[in-house]
Amino acid sequence: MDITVTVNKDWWPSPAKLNLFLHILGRYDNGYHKLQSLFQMLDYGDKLAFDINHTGTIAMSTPLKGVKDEDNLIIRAAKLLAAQTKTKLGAHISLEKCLPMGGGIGGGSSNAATTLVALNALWGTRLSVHQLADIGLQLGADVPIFVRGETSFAEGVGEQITPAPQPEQWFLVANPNVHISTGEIFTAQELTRNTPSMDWADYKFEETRNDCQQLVVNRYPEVAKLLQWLVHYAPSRMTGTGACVFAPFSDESLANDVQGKLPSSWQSFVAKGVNRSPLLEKLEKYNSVNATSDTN
Ligand SMILES: C[C@@](CO)(OP(=O)(O)O)[C@H](O)COP(=O)(O)OP(=O)(O)OC[C@H]1O[C@@H](n2ccc(N)nc2=O)[C@H](O)[C@@H]1O
Ligand SMILES: Nc1ncnc2c1ncn2[C@@H]1O[C@H](COP(=O)(O)OP(=O)(O)O)[C@@H](O)[C@H]1O
Repeated sequence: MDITVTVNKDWWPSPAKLNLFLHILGRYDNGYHKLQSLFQMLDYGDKLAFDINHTGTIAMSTPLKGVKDEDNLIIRAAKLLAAQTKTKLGAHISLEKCLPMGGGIGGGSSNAATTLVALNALWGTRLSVHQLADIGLQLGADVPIFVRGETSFAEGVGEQITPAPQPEQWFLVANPNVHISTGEIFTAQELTRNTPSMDWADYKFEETRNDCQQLVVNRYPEVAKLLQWLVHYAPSRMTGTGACVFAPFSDESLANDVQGKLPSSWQSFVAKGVNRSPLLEKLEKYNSVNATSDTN
């Protein structure tokens, strides 16, 4: 019999990211690409809650449409953490999904990272951030950056991370309603793979680009249309390997104004760029409450 012993309806944030730029420098022997990118954390995303049990069962309480539980990065992350730590505890996991899937805003990777960080705290398995990031890398190139939770420059396949605090900005993020697989873009023959390595100190948004954008624009007319619309209002760019596009604004109300004009066929959100992800804030709060109750 599966008895849930701890009911924890606390929501743990699972934020989105934007790649403010994405340069492809080359390709490794294993087929993965050598990148340079700036990962901007947002204050907007999905939410996860964990009901801990003593039977070791790991399952979704809210299955994700179109993704089998065994393929869900949340379940895969929880199982890897359980195997590595040999914990006898399990979890029933609820997901409130609002990030579009396959949008280049990292929803799946972020869900995996939130699962690793939250369960490490709730199970009391005490792995270091470094160990959690290593587990995360087995699930996807972007998971370590979400585990660390800081706006950062990334290189290698995305696992070499240097925190890079950015001035406060607001972003309008719009979804052209197409799903683009990362694998499709990285296997395309015509993808540019020869951008020279850049010194982080020289970073300027307008001197960078997304090397996947031209290819995606050629293959997906909806992305081209959305970019053409948005660029009238602000410098606009695609994130990751697509499909979402974004425009930065110095002020929330400016972003809201442009969002108000966006044709309703395109879904969108306005989010604040943050240097520390809401997941880190939540973990800090959880740890401080627990440290207090430990001493009581
Ligand atoms: C390029 C980025 C930028 O954020 O694109 P988005 O996925 O966000 O759009 C990511 O690093 C993607 O990371 P992630 O989505 O976790 O990729 P993975 O699951 O590790 O890999 C998916 C597929 O993309 C290719 N891949 C991924 C990362 C990389 N540096 N080089 C690659 O060639 C591989 O062929 C792999 O089979
Ligand atoms: N928890 C999850 N959330 C979103 N996608 C997931 C999840 N688990 C597995 N996936 C799979 O990962 C794919 C990429 O999802 P996502 O991370 O949202 O896109 P991207 O990497 O483009 O930002 C999805 O199409 C889906 O098949």
